[in-house]
Amino acid sequence: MASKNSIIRNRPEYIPNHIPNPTYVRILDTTLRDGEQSPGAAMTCVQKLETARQLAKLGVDIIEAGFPCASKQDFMAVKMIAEEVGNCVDGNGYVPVITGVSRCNEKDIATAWEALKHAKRPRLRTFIATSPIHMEYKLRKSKDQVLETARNMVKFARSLGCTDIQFGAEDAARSDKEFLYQIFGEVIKAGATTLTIPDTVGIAMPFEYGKLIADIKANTPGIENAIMATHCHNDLGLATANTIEGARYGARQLEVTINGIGERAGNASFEEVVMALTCRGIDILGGLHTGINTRHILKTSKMVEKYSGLHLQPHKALVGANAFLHESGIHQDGMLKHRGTYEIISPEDIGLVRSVGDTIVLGKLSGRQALRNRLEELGYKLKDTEVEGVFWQFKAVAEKKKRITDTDLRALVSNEAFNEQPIWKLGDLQVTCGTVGFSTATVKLFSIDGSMHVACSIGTGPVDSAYKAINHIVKEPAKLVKYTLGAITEGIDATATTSVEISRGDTNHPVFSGTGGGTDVVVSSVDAYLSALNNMLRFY
Ligand SMILES: CC(=O)SCCNC(=O)CCNC(=O)[C@H](O)C(C)(C)COP(=O)(O)OP(=O)(O)OC[C@H]1O[C@@H](n2cnc3c(N)ncnc32)[C@H](O)[C@@H]1OP(=O)(O)O
Ligand SMILES: CC(C)C(=O)C(=O)O
Ligand SMILES: [Mg+2]
Repeated sequence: MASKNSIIRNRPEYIPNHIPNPTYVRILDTTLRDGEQSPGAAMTCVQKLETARQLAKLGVDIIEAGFPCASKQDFMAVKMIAEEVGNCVDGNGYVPVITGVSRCNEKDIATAWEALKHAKRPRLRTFIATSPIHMEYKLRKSKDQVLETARNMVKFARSLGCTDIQFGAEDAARSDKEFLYQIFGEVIKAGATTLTIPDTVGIAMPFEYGKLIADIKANTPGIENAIMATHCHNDLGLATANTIEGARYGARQLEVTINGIGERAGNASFEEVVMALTCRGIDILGGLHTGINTRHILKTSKMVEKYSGLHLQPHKALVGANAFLHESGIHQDGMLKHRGTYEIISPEDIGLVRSVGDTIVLGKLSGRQALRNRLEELGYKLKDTEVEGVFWQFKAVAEKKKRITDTDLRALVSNEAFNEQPIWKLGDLQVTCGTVGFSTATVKLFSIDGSMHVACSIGTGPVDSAYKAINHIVKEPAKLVKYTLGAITEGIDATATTSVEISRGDTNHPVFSGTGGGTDVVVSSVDAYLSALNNMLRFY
C-alpha cells in the first residue's frame, strides 16, 4: 500500500512554457551532464543509457543527457538517449523531455540539435554567463555583447525548428538583477520557454535565492510566458534549501542530480529535493508536488553510485547506508513501539524494503529493548534476569567493538552470559611461522576435569596450524564455516577481534559461534575457536 509520502498524482499535459497545474513542479535531472562534471565521474555511453532508462522509470520530466559538443562520445550518448528513452511513451502518455546543454554559439547549438531532434520532446538548452566577473574575465564580453549573443542564439535555436528552448544566465546569483530582467525579457521575446536562474558557485543564502526568484518573477517582461528553473550548487551546503526556497517563490522546474553529484561540491540532490516536496509539499509548501515515482529512488541512487564511482557517505540523507538505521537505545525503544517516533519517511517510500528489526543496529549506546528484540529474532527467549546478565556483558563488548553482530550475540548468550565453565580452556600456545618452512603450532589445553593435554600440528599458517592442534586434542569433527578478523582500535597495537562459526558437518547441522579479542591475532583466533567449540560440545 502506498503511504502518504509516495502517492503519485496526475502529471499535467506537457506544454513547454506553461504548466496547467500551478502546484506541479517539473524535475530536470542533470546527473548525466552536471553530475558527470564531478571530477572522476565520467560514465560510458552504455552506462548513461541505462541511467537514462532508470530516470524515466522514476518519472523525471526532463533528462539532461549531456553536453553534445564536448566529444563524439557525448554526442553519441545524447543521441542514443534521445532516440531510445526519448521515444518510450508509457500507458499514461508520459515520455521524458530530452535536453543537452550548449554554449551560446551556433556550432554548439546545431550539434546539440542533431543529437536531440530524434526525441519525441526535444529541448535545446543554451546558456551564457551574466555576472560582471564572468563577463569581464572569462567571456571578455560587454553586457551588450552578452545580451546580443543570447538573443541571437535563442533565435538561432528556434530557426532549427525547436519550439522548446531553455536559456540559462550562468552565475545569476552574482549578476546584476536589472540585467537579468533585461536579458530574460529579451530571450522570452526571441522564443525561450524556460529560464534557468543558476547559483553556479553555490554562494546564495536561501532567503537571497528566494528573493532573486521572486524579483525575476515580478520584474521580467513576459515572464508569465515562461517557466522559471532553479539550478543550485552546494558549495555552502545550501543547494537543497535554496532549491526549495526557489520553488516557494515561483520556480516550477527544479534542476537536480542523483546523490547530489556535480561540479565541485555538487548540485541539489534529487532525492532530497523530491522527498522534501513529497513529505512537506502538502503540509507547508502550498501543495507543491512532483510526478516522481519515489520508490525507484534507492535503485537509481545505487546505479549512479556504481557508474560514477562516487561513493556515498553513510549519513547521506535518504540514500546513505545509515539513513534508516537506529543505534541508540532510546530511539530503538521508540522505533520498536511506533516507527513514527523517529522515522519521518517510510524506507519503502524510496524503495527500501525492511522490517523494523532490520533498521536497528546494536552498539554501545543500545538498550535492553533492542537487545531483547534481536535475541528473540535469533530464537532466544530469555527471562528478564537472563537479559540483565547478557546486557552488561553486551555493553562491555560493545565498548570495544563498533558493531555487535549476530555472531557476537550468539557467543554472548551461549557463553559469557551464563558463565558456564568452559569444557576446554587454553593453557599455552606457541607458534612459529614465516617464509622458511611450515607454520607449526603447539597447544596446551585444560579439560573441564582439570587434565592437561598438549598437541602440535603444522598448517598453512599460524591460525590453521593452531586449529589443527586443537582438533587433535578435542577429537570432535568441527567444520570452520566462517572466520572474520577485524581491528577494534586503530594503530599498530590495535586490538583484534575474531569471530568464528563452526558446525559439525554439512549445512543441515546447526552453526555455533565464538569470539575472541586481544592484541595478538593468533591468540584471539584460538580463543574464538575454543569458545565456538565449547558451545558446540555443550549442545551435543
Ligand atoms: C556552469 C557550467 O557547468 S558550464 C558547463 C561546463 N561543462 C563543460 O565545460 C564540459 C564540456 N566542455 C568541453 O568539453 C570543452 O570545454 C568544450 C568542447 C565545450 C570547449 O572546449 P574549447 O573550445 O577547447 O574551449 P575551452 O573549454 O578551453 O574554453 C571555453 C571557451 O568557451 C567560452 N565560453 C564559455 N561559456 C560560454 C558560453 N556560455 N557561450 C559562449 N562561449 C562560452 C569561453 O569564453 C572560452 O572561449 P575562448 O576559448 O575564446 O576563451
Ligand atoms: C550550465 C549551467 C546551467 C550550469 O550548470 C550552472 O550554471 O551551474
Ligand atoms: Mg551547474
